[in-house]
Amino acid sequence: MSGQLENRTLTAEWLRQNHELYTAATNHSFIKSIRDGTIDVNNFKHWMEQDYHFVRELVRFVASVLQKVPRNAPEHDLDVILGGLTALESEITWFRKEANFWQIFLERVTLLQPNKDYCEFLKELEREDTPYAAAVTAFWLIELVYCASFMSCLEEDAKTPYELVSTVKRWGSPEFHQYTLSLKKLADKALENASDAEQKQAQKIFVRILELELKFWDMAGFVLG
Ligand SMILES: Cc1ncc(CN)c(N)n1
Repeated sequence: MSGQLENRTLTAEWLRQNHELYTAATNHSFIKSIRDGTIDVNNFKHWMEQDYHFVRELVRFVASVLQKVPRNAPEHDLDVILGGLTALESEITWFRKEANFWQIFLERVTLLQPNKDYCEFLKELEREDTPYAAAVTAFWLIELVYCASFMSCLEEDAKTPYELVSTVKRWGSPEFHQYTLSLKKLADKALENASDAEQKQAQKIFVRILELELKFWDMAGFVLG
């Protein structure tokens, strides 16, 4: 799809309409503190503890997206979602390894309210009454927020601390960006084929995800108060 046509997709339109919220979710002070090297290590550990448990719930949600891929969709579509699940498996393994390094005890973590709210929302999305178009759009956006956020920490003038480079590369790498573009294509195609009611449902979910991502970052900065 050419750049111009791509701008006319529903996902591009919703990103434009929610520009302020999207920018708040992808330029959060938590991310900025990684980017400028001022991050408090306790905040980083705090985020990691919470995110590990979020990702475990995300796996269940993505499994539900996989189930909703239409049987008549090209093989590639199923492969992209399956690749997403595989990426989450490696994300979980990575969290466990990093937790070891940072001396974090993942099994002792108490989930905080913003994380609980987000996980509850994912459970709602897992239900059968969330159509594929809305579910795959949600999945794309969840991955995009992390990609756009962490990409900024790899820019030339970024002062990301050495110990955090593997973290920011996980979501900010060109490969991860490419993967979010593949998800975006699936979302746009599904939305094109969706009914008006389904599109409206997807649009509401889109906004809710941005709000929840923003609150998740706020929670990550909680330790410093
Ligand atoms: C809250 C959140 N959003 C997105 C991602 C990227 N999988 C994540 N790990 N955590």
